[in-house]
Amino acid sequence: MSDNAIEISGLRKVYAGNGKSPAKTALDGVDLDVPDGSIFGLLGPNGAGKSTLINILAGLVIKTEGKVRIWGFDQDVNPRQSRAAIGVMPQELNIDPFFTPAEALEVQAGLYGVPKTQRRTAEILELIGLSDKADAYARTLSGGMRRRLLLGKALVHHPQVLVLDEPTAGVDIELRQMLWSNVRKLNDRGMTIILTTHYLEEAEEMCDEIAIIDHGRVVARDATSALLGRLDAKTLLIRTETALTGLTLPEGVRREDRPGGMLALTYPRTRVSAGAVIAAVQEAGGVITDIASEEPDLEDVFLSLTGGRG
Ligand SMILES: Nc1ncnc2c1ncn2[C@@H]1O[C@H](COP(=O)(O)OP(=O)(O)OP(=O)(O)O)[C@@H](O)[C@H]1O
Repeated sequence: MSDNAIEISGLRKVYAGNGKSPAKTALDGVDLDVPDGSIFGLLGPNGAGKSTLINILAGLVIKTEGKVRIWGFDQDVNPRQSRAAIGVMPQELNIDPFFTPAEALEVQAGLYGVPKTQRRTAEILELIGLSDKADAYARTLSGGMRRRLLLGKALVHHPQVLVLDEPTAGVDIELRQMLWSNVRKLNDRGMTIILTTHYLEEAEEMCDEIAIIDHGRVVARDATSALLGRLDAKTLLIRTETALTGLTLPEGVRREDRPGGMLALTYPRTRVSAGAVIAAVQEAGGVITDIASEEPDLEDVFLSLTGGRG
């Protein structure tokens, strides 16, 4: 296998139209590699094509065109192996209400043909924090517990790649932290993780690499830090002893007076140095009492690439 857990090339998906609605191109030529062992973020505005992409990986939606390799297995040539290499935690909380968590995991393992001796039901229940609910009916589980059970179900066949579709949408902070610590644990053990999220902060914190999808195309794909580094703007927040009046700034620097007497000076870091900005303040007689800097965040990148939709 190459160093990529997933390799996608020329992927297109056109949903057929019907009498009322025309055909819809959801993916329009996607090329994407996901490095083995990474936590990879898939971001994009609503309707960008993320779910379609994930569902194709999961074998739930049939692609129109293109190649998909999962863990080295071509989906068209080795459909069984490529499906066995991936586990998906879906968005919807659809869980059979009549199974207990232990039964649900056993049934799922059976569906994937995992022999009884290789099942790790107790270990998975422990990981997702449901050991004490192993024999409770699913309909008695809280929303958070159901979500954890969905994560458990995605793991029964020991996949090399785990896909999480909006795993923390609408969940409370405690559950979110638990999910993320599980994800980190699994990643530490070598599992490749792909996640979609609407929480840019979360993507920034969790993901090594990120692809941004818009209108069915990949509009950016890079290491998270490189993606953030693409934005040229940087801001210095400066407080001076007295308000500055005659401040002459280097070309390209924008001044904004923030509440509380803070001066925000935004400059293009490839053309202007922080030193030059500070020097301008001092030349205007400003005695600096406090200084901080503001980096662009993923939201800025996202907005600049997708034009603010979503
Ligand atoms: N079964 C379907 N039939 C027809 N069109 C569909 C179908 N599923 C999705 N689409 C359309 O394909 C496009 C991509 O949808 P998709 O659900 O993949 O986007 P998404 O990025 O996951 O959005 P969201 O974040 O809202 O889930 C949308 O325009 C959507 O309306």
